[in-house]
Amino acid sequence: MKSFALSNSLPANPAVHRHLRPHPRLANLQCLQNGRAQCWPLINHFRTNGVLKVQTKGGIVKTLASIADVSLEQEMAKPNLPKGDMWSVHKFGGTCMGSSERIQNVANIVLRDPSERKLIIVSAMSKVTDMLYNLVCKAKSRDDLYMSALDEVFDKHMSAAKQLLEGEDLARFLARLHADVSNLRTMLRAIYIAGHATESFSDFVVGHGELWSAQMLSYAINKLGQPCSWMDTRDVLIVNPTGSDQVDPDYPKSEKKLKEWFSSHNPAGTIIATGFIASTADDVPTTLKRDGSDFSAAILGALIRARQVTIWTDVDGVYSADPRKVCEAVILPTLSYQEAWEMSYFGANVLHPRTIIPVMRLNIPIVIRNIFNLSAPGTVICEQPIDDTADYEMADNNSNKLVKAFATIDNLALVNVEGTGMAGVPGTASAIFSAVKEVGANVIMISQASSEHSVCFAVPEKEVGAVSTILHSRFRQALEAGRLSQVEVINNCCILAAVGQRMASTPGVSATLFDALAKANINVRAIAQGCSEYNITVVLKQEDCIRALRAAHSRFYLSKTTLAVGVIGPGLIGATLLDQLRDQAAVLKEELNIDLRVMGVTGSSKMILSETGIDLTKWREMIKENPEKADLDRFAQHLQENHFFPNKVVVDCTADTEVANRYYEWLRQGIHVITPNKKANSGPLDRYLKLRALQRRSYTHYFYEATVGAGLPIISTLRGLLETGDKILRIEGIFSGTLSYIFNNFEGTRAFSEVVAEAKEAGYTEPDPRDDLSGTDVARKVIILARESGLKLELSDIPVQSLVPEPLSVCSTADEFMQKLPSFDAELAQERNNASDSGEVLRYVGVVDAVNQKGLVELKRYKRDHPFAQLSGSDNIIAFTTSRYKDQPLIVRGPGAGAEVTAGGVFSDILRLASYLGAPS
Ligand SMILES: NC(=O)C1=CN([C@@H]2O[C@H](COP(=O)(O)OP(=O)(O)OC[C@H]3O[C@@H](n4cnc5c(N)ncnc54)[C@H](O)[C@@H]3O)[C@@H](O)[C@H]2O)C=CC1
Ligand SMILES: N[C@@H](CC=O)C(=O)O
Ligand code: NA
Repeated sequence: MKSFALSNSLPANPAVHRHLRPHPRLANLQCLQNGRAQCWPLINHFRTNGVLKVQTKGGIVKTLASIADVSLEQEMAKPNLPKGDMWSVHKFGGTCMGSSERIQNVANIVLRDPSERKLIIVSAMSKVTDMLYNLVCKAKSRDDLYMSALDEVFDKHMSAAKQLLEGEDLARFLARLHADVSNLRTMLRAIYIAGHATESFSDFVVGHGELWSAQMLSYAINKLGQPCSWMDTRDVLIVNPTGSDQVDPDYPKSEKKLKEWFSSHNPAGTIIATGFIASTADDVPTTLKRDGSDFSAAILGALIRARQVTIWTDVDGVYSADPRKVCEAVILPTLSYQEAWEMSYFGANVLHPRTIIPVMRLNIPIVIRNIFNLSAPGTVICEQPIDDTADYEMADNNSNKLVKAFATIDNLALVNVEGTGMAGVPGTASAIFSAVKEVGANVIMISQASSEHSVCFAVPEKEVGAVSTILHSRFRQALEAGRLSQVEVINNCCILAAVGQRMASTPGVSATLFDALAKANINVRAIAQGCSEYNITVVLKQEDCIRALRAAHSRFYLSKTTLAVGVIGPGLIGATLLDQLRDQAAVLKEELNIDLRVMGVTGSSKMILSETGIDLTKWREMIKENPEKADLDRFAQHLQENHFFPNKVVVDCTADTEVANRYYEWLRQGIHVITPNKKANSGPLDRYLKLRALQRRSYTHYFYEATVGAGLPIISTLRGLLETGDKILRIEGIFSGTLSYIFNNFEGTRAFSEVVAEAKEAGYTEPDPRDDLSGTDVARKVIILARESGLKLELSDIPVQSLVPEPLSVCSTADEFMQKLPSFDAELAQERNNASDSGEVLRYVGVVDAVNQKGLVELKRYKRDHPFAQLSGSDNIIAFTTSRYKDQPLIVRGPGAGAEVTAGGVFSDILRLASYLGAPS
């Protein structure tokens, strides 16, 4: 049997060690350079003149000249460890050791590690530690059932051993198990009689789980042909209790004990050590308390100067956010010790901070890996460069994000102590927090503005009652005298924290975070950031928690910019839009990182809703075959309540005033609105002004490009002129696709009514074509542009020349109107002929006269060579005469109606919104 003794001076870290983990796109090179552990993502490596260079995603080449012989190869799905002198440490928790099959699996994993020296730390089989604590409790409370409970513990280990081991090994293990259980029975009997157990009695009992699991694993590995010894860490690890149910390792004493153990035991190259248990300086058995086995692994890893410590668990690594709350959360390939520290505070599945300290001091990387998914490379926790700009430039994967991860803490309350008497009075903060300490409340975050008029802090909601009571009593005098104005409690709060070492000294990170929260309409109650800058903490309302987490997570590109879309009015434009969204969704996701999900479609009688997004290849059948009754309140509530999608937009594709009247409320609730419906912007002026004012002061967007000229850039052109300081003098044009089509095609060969029917058929008209022929639709567009230009006009201020024959204005339906229209063809034919006789054409135009603050809509004659006479199809033409475009107007021309172009205009507003919300543009 080959054995190793620790030399008198424990080996120092070698100049180089490496760990090259496979990754779908990148691998990470980790090594010690100039005494610091470094971690680089790389896509390539090559050698020139013996100098190793690594190439990163951004094309940057880094020379690792000071690195000795580093050979790189990529191996999938198996720990990639070098042969050599270095110890590799693994820790397997209770779940990994849950049954004989699992212990066998652990043995196989240990065997696959090619390191010559391996130290394996194990927990007890799952649930055993609890069973043992329970024994002590039962014995203490003189419950006779402790005996049968002990039998259960015995049976569990005996049956696992019988399945796992055989022959002499099995006999030896069972003999030890019998002896231990018999000792435990005697000890528990003593506890039963005394009705009391000291802490060391209890620690002695509960430590047996590890003793048994370590021995079983050791025998199992021996059985596989690898020489293996086991270590009772109570012989080696010496710890001193601290005040708060924790222990501090005594490194010098432990190191001495470890050396003695090596010389007396002469162990094999693989050693299985018990996690969790240790001894006090007086040789009394004790435990390392919570997360004890991880701590054991870290302490032992540090004592033997391990190459790496691998913690095996049941998750693929550390996620960028709780994957139950953020489905796009990703596994982080690397974390710095400090980041891991921050994350673990927030309950992420990371190591307890104290577990990190022993290895952190020696720059020993910790790898978190999933025992149930060996193909997952896991998360490496190691020291990483903080402000190495070259590394920053090559940052193209999540490992180098400014913000690595997000975490939340639920069910908190904020306490706000406020008053003018606090400013400049030393000792106020001390008095507040002494009182809080007295009631044993845990302060989770503190914030005080430099005006010193208030101190606010967060505590668990269940502790806030006691805190409030003691503060009121402690500060009664100050409150009565008015030096303090209040001690306020704000319940229902939560914390969202952004964690990332690269946030430090990088401007704009907090701005991006707060921008994402503002855009998701989330109010921030309090903020804290320490000067280490590893963590920005914001306090929010509990109900906003998941939405905020999602918004922040996607804003930092950890996931797509998600937008929940609700489409109202799946008529011509609405249906065309849904088809365009269907066809473009994959490209948007792939190329622009935008994830559009249609969460609901509603018509006037039926609607369909989805929690995760409607399959847009099937929406027509779904709304036909399996609809719910349309209900706009429920529809909006469905969008609003879906916390998985922080950003929501209603797309109104109706021509309905009732729907338009709801925009204000939706915007107020943080739901963005996009529409081709002209009713809101051409409705009553006061309502319009209120809507625009709300939109301007909130972070919620209201886009309506398609209301004028369909997909043509009319509103955006006008905005661009106004925002850059140009002055609008006049806007004149053919604003109606329908009327443009009609007069472009009404050339004496066909009846007027026939051409109107064609325009309707082509999808140019309003749902009721009388809205076009009456000039109302054009008047609405004139009003929209006039108001956009700053004119305060009502629709009734615009004189309109109607083309609807007076007797037909009373028709009850659009169909009746279309049927009766032919009997009035003669009137317009006459007018057309008169114009034609004088070399002119008829054109239906709208005018915004900004100089005289008025507008008008009329049928006018134009010479055949006038630009307005040159149009075809449903072309709109809009001429902007401005201070800058005075001699020659700026002209926008093109198809101004029709399903594809209008839906395209609406779609483009949706993408504009996504880009405002943070998608790349
Ligand atoms: N057709 C075009 O070329 C252009 C149209 N627009 C505007 O687009 C909007 C839609 O036009 P189209 O699709 O042509 O009309 P459409 O009549 O084909 O579609 C409107 C849809 O809205 C539904 N609807 C009506 N009231 C509703 C309510 N309260 N709740 C839910 N659904 C309701 C209708 O059932 C219908 O399915 C109109 O506001 C129109 O002015 C704007 C620019 C160009
Ligand atoms: N019916 C309208 C459609 C666009 O608003 C038109 O004909 O222009
Ligand atoms: Na437009």
